[in-house]
Amino acid sequence: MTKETARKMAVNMLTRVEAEGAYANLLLQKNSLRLTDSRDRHFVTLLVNGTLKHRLTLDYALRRHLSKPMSSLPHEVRAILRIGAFQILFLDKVPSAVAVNESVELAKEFPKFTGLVNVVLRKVMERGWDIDWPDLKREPVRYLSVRYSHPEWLIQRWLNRWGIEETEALCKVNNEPSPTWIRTNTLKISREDLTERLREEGITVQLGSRVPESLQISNFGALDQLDSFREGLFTVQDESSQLVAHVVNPQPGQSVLDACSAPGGKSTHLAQMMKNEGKILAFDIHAHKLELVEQLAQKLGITIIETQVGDARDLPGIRLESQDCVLVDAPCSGLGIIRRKADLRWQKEEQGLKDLPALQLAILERAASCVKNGGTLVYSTCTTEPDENFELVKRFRLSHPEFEPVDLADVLPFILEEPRDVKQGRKGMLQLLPHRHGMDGFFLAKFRRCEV
Ligand SMILES: C[S@@+](CC[C@H](N)C(=O)[O-])C[C@H]1O[C@@H](n2cnc3c(N)ncnc32)[C@H](O)[C@@H]1O
Repeated sequence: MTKETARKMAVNMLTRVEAEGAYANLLLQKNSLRLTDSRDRHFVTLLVNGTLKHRLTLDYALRRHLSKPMSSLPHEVRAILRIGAFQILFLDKVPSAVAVNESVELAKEFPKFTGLVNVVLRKVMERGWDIDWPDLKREPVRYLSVRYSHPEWLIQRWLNRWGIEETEALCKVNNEPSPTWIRTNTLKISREDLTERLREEGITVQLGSRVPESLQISNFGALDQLDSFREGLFTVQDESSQLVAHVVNPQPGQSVLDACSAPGGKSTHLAQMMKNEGKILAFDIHAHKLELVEQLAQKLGITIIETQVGDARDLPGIRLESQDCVLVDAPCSGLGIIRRKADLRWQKEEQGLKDLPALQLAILERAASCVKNGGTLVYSTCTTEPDENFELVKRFRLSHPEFEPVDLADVLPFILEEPRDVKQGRKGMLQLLPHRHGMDGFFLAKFRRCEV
């Protein structure tokens, strides 16, 4: 199958995302398999994710040459214009003239708009990155929003907190391609042996420097075609997410509660650290997601995870002060992983963030009640927002003097360098940010129950 068909597939997917609210990752997973050549699969993924990520910047560049608003055009024509502009502005490997011609071909299905697509994309090609941006000093929110394709409400929040320089740095990182991290299944293989196996399978592998099980991989096609993957020698998990089980630091034979466990990335990591000895109770509110936990555990050869459907604000049937370790990997706004999910920035709304802290605190309160004396409690999120992180933990501690901070320097598998992180780490907390730490945005906090 040729690149032209990959482009057509991309237009169809982008149209469905915009018109029906379909999820791009699910569409890609389902449809791109129809492309037999792995280069085409790679290309369609690049087009869909890149166009979604940069949508606001692309529309800004296109609008300059349109006499009517984008919204007046059919969804398909918008998608054709956007993927055309994306190739011209962001892809060095595709000659701009090819991008224009291919887009005009696609537009022939919409004869009324073929001329418009041709004229507009030729102008985008001529102007290139010579775009009249809003003035950074006078209109910083608008500038950062259209320049880096982020919603204005999010830029405003980050600007208030961090100022222009840091906000710009974060936006830039969010637009970079996200590396693929995997976690060695240490129950079956060592990281060194896995590295060798993967290299034999033709994959480029780099050892992670912060987590002892982590590997960064590139140059791979479909993972499920690899024997090493099918044998359960590894699972895909971002590096910052792999830190959580190390911070929990459970020991073989202990009883562990994972209050929000699906799809099981951290539960299965905890089981690896426990050498598959002891018991992990994996809760989640969604039964269908718990099936994923069970499937993953089975694939990795893990037998100590027991799943239970239920609301973590209630944790029905779990006795007070019964667990050695409790993990609350809370439902959150996910704003630390914008780089990883192309359409996440457009799916979130500021209003939707408001109810999260109440839910998170209720889960944390109930989960904390299950920690036995001397046992530990870990709270984590994949967001950048203090209301869900530092502020939430502060609120929890105000009414729970029995929980004392555990210095994170003692449990993290790498050394904290920044004085700010060292100081927070002593208070049992750490905020990782993509532009400061070079990994997904994540928050971690750890406390031990002591006699009061
Ligand atoms: C951040 S995800 C957990 C990811 C998981 N720990 C992992 O590593 O794969 C948050 C999870 O919380 C679940 N959840 C949301 N509200 C919940 C509630 N009230 N009680 C229990 N689980 C809940 C969601 O279904 C989701 O699976």
